[in-house]
Amino acid sequence: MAEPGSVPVIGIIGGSGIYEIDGLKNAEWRKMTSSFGEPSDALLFGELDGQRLVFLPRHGRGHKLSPSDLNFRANIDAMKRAGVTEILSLSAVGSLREDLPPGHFVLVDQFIDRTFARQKSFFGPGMVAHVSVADPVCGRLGDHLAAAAGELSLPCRRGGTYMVMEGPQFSTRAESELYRSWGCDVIGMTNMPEAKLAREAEICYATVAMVTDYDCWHEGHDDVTVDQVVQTLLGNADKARALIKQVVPKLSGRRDICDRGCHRALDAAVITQAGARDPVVMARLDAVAGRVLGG
Ligand SMILES: CSC[C@H]1O[C@H](OP(=O)(O)O)[C@H](O)[C@@H]1O
Ligand SMILES: Nc1ncnc2[nH]cnc12
Repeated sequence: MAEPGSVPVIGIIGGSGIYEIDGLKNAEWRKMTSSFGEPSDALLFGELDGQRLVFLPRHGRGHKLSPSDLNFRANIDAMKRAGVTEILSLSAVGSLREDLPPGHFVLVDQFIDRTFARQKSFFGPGMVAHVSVADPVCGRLGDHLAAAAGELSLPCRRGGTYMVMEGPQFSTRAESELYRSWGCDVIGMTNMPEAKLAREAEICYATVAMVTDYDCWHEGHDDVTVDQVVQTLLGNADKARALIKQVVPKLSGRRDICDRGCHRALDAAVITQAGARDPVVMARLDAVAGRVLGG
């Protein structure tokens, strides 16, 4: 595990259609253990332009895991144990707006979490903590991603709200219209609790949401299907790889902790008093919260 103030180690979580990253130097898949169970797959360690990178295919290679079956806690805990200090999440999403057509990228800055069948916190009985997720995405990573996307002239919008549904079925038309009426911009099934857990683990987190379809609300387009998502993703995945290559040198320069507070998210979060803490629960939190709990 690296101290958060030390040099960056960039974690990339690849979503649907992105199951590996090519062009890494000294690339090696390593199975990681986590005190929260099994991560989705082994982690791919490597270097890009001298920068350490750790890649995890969110659904496992071959796309074996559905969103509700993902062990989000193990994934983030394994990344923390691998020394990751910032996470870039690459995700396929449906569009809830006419002006976000398939092929566009959105650097989302807000989420509405409507998931209900997932473990959402590393903390719990014997060790209670409440972190702020008012700004769930690291604005510093967002700045760098926006700059990189601009340099590549990618169709990319800065800011937007990602509606996180449980799935695995896509939405009904009424649900899709409801989320549109709430002002949501894109919809997917995976970024929560991932973003909340990254915050608890004091890892910067940002999402590149890649639009693959118009969900089912758009009268001029067919209702979303997996075939349609995969077809669009083949194009999006190349753009995503280019974006990663462009942004990595910008992230490599950090020599201090994140100026947006991500690396100190637990400073004012733990409420359980020292004498009331469960030592077994504390032991599980050695990677995620060792900085504030000691040990
Ligand atoms: C294959 S379409 C539905 C699937 O794609 C998205 O996953 P990810 O964010 O990992 O790219 C969506 O959330 C669903 O899990
Ligand atoms: N329309 C959609 N709804 C939920 N998740 C998605 N992932 C890609 N497209 C999606």
